[in-house]
Amino acid sequence: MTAAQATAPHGDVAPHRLDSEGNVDWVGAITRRHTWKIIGAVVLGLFAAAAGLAQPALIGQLISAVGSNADMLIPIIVVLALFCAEAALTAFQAYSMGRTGERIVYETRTALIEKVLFSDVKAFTKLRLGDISSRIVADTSMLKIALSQSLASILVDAAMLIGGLVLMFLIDPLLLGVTALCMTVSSVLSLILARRLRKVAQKQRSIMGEFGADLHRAMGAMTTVKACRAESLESNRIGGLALSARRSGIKVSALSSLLSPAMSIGLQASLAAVIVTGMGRVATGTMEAADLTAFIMYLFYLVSPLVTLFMGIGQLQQGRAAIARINELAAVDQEAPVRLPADAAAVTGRPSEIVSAQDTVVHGKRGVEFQQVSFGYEDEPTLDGVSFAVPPRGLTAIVGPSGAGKTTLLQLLMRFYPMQGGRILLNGENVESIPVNVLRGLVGYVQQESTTLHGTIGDNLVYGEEHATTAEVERALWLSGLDGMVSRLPKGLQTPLGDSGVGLSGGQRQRLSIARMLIRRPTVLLLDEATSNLDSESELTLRNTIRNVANECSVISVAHRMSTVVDAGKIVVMDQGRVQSIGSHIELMRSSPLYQRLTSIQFSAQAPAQHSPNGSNGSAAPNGAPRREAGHAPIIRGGR
Ligand SMILES: Nc1ncnc2c1ncn2[C@@H]1O[C@H](COP(=O)(O)OP(=O)(O)OP(=O)(O)O)[C@@H](O)[C@H]1O
Repeated sequence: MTAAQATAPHGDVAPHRLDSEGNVDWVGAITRRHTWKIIGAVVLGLFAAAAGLAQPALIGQLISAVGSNADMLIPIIVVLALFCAEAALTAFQAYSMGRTGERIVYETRTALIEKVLFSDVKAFTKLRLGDISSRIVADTSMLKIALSQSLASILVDAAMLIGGLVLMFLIDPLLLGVTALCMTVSSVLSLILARRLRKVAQKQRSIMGEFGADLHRAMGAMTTVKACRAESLESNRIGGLALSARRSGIKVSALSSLLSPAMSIGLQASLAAVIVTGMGRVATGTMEAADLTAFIMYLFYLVSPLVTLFMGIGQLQQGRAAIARINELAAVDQEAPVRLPADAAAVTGRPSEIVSAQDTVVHGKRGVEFQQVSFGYEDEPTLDGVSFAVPPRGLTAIVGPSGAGKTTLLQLLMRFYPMQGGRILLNGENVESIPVNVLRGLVGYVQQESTTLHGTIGDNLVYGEEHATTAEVERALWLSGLDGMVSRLPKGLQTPLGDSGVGLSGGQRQRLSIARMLIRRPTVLLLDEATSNLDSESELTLRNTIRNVANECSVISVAHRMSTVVDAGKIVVMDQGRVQSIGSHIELMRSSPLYQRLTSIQFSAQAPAQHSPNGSNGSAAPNGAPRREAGHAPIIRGGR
C-alpha cells in the first residue's frame, strides 16, 4: 500500500511521510498530533534544567561570600528555592511526558487494532497471529518507553549539556577545551554503540514476534499438540526461539550497558584533567578557586544528564526498532473503501455508522446471480467462469469434491476476496457496489469451523447485533434448536464459555453460529458445511431449521450430507472451479456422473455405519433418493 492510499484511523487524512523502512510513518503522524504537549513537557524540563544550572554558579558565589564575610542569607534562600523548583519542575515534566506517552501509545494501539480488523482478508491471512499481538502489545510498550522517557530526557539533557558547556566556557574556555578533548572520544564511541544497538534491538523485536507467533500457534492447537504427542517438539521449537530471544536480549543489554561506562570514562578523564590543570592555574594565580569549584561542580552536574542522554539514545534506538515493526503492521492492506450504491443517500463516516444504509440496498426478489465468476488465490485459477442463479427463497445446495472451490465461491459473495472476473448480483445489485458492512448485514455466513468467542452464550448470540430484542434472540434459539439446551442450563444465556467456545459440544457450537446469523434475519444465509459437526438428532433439528429459514430467505448450503442435499430445490455440482451440472437430486442422479459418483462413494462409506437392525444398508431408494433415516445421512466429501 502506498502512503497516498493509506487511510488514517478515525478517518483522518493519511500521513505521507515514510519511515526508514519505506512504510508510512503512522507512529510519527500520531506523535506529531501531540507536538505541543511534547514541547510543553520539554519546556518544563528546560526550566528544571535552568534551575539546576544556576545552582553551581550560586554555590560558587556563596563560597566567595564566605571568603568576603558578605550576607549569605539571600543566596542560601535562592539556592534552596532553586533546589525545590528543579525538583518540582522535573516531577511535573516527567508526569506530563508520561501522560502524553500513554496517549500516543493508546492512539497507536487503537489505530493498529482498527488496521488489523479492517484489513483485507488475503493480507491478513499472511500475518501470524502471535506476531500481531506482539506488535500491538510489546512493541507499543517499547514505544512508550522511547517516547515518555527517552525522547524528553534526550531533549532536556541535551539542553542542560549545551547550557552547562556555555557556562563552563564563560568560566574558563581553556578548561572547557580540556574537558571537550576527553569527552569527544567517548561521545564518538557511544554514538557507534547506539547505532549498533538499534540494529540488534530490531533483530530482537523480530525474534520476539516469532516467539509470540509460535507460542500462539501451539496454544491455539493444544489438543492437536497432545494428540500428536508433539509437546516435546513444540517445547524444543519454542524453547529454541526463547533461546534466540535470550541471546539477542543479552546483546542488547551488553550494548546498553557499555553506553554508560563509555561516557563515565570520558567524564572521569575530564575530571582528572580539569583538576590537574585547574589546580595548577589556581596555584599560579591565573584562576580563582571559586571559579575552579564552580567549573568542577558543573562537570559533576553534567555527569547525570550526559549518562542519561546516551542511555536515552540507546532506549530511543530500541524504540525505533519497535516503531518500524508498528509501521509495518499498520501498512497491512485494507479492505476496499466503503462505497455506497449509486442511488443510495450519501452517507459518510466509518463503516459502523453507515449500517443504516442497508435499507437503501435493493431488497428485491431476484436472489443471487453468479455471472461468469473467476478467481484465483495465486496464479492458478480456483474458480473459472462460474454462473448460476439462486432464487430469493428456498434452499440451494453446492456440492462437489474437496477443493472444487465451493467455500471460495461463498467467500467471494461475502467479498472476503475481490473477484478477478465476472460479477455477483444480490437482488440485482452488484455486490461490489454494496458497502461491505451493508453486504455482510444482508448475507449471513456460517463458516466451516464454527467460531465461538470467549464470553457468555448470550454474548455470542448477539455478537455484532447487540441491540437484538429478547424476541429475536428467542426466535433464533428456537429456529436453531438451541432453546431446550439453553433453558436447561442453570445460568441460561449467561453461561460462560471459554476460548473457542470451550464448554459446548461441536454441534452446539455450530448451532450457536447459525443462531447468531439468524438474529440478523439475513436476505441470504450461507451455510458452509454447517451440518458437518452435528449428531443425528441435531441434524434433524437443523434440517427443519433450514427448511423454515428457506421459507423466509435464500439459503445457500455447501453440503456434505445427503440429507441437506435432497431437501434442496436446486443442487449445483462443482468440479475444479467450474459448474459441472445443475438440477434437483433426482435429475442429477440421472444426468450427472460426478454427482452419482459422489453419492455412491458416500453410501458405500456409510454402509457399515448405517447397518440397521432390520438389515437396511442405506442404499439409494428406487426413485434415486437415498434411503434415509434421521441422523444417518451420508456425508458428501472428498472422493474424487
Ligand atoms: N486462503 C487460500 N490461499 C490459497 N489457496 C487457497 C486458500 N483457500 C483455499 N485455497 C485453495 O483453493 C481451492 C479451493 O478451495 P475451497 O476451500 O474453496 O474448496 P472446497 O470446494 O470448499 O473444498 P472442501 O470441500 O474441502 O472445503 C483449493 O485448492 C484450496 O487449496
